[in-house]
Amino acid sequence: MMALLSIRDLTVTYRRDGSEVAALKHVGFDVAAGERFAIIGESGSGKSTLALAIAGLLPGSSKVGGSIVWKLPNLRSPHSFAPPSVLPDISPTRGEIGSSVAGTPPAALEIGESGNDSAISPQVGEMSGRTEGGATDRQPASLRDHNPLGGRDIGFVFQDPSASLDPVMTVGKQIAEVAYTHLDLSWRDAYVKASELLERVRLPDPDAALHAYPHQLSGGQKQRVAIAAAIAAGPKLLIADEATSALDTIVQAEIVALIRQLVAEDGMTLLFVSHDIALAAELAERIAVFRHGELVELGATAQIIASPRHAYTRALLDAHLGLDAEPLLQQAGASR
Ligand SMILES: Nc1ncnc2c1ncn2[C@@H]1O[C@H](COP(=O)(O)OP(=O)(O)OP(=O)(O)O)[C@@H](O)[C@H]1O
Ligand code: NI
Repeated sequence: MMALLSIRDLTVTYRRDGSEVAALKHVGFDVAAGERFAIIGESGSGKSTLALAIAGLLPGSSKVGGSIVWKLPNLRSPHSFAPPSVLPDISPTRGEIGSSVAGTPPAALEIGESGNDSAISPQVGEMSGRTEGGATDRQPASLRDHNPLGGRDIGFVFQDPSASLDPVMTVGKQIAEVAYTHLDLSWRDAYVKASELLERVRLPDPDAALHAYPHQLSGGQKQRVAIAAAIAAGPKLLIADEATSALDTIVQAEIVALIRQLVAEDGMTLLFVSHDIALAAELAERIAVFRHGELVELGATAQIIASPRHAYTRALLDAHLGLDAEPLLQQAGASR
């Protein structure tokens, strides 16, 4: 298993109303290049915090310890990423960077055999992109030199596409902008790319969709657009944080199938964040179970489903018993 990234002793603490909330506690695991990896757990277990830490998007008010080490031979930049449609509203300090907000720096900077690992602080900070309000948000000029921007190496899809897409910009432009910014394409070529992407995410009429505004699309279609923007610059890693949770069951299944297909076609690594163990089992080869900020169990999907070692995983599975335990167990058998 060739690791894409290694997380060691990752601890994230938020400060809120003068007190501290430990959102992640001494978390460690590797994500293999090209695998489909799910992060599950109930609300508040730290899933999104982990996803944001990996993407370098934690708010400046958080304190981070431990390390996230990327092991890509030719990573363009560990934190060059972020399609325009996809930045969460993280904090008033977004855009800031540096030791004043970084809290504890990475405890360890590993050097792998290849010698070109890039060890990064999980807090490297802000990228170009759009906030959830839809406004374009740029990194301060002073940071650009040190912290290469991109939409390139990590694509991020959030739960609510309405909040991340710009309501007054055409769908085509939102996708084209990623390609224009990160792939050095002309606008003309970027629009060609956007049109291809709309076809790849199977919007009914890609050419019409190019000129559509988000409000003219359904929830599922908007999420397809957000996915198109997320993969527009050809990221190595696609992070989907509850990307299907707001959709009804049928659309959810379609989007899961789409993500699976795109990840396979582009050879991306997938980090699929979900509170739904059945959905995670459908898509992922390995599942990491989080509870109260701790990694309680990590294993192959079949093992997690068929013989969970931790009582909490058992409880998550039991919540599905009577509903869809049968298909879940069949899946476990099939993916063995
Ligand atoms: N910006 C923040 N400031 C303060 N506390 C936060 C912040 N973001 C998350 N938290 C807290 O950190 C903990 C973990 O939150 P996180 O969003 O990572 O969990 P989650 O597993 O993604 O939950 P959900 O399934 O509801 O999205 C929770 O207690 C949450 O209240
Ligand atoms: Ni979350």
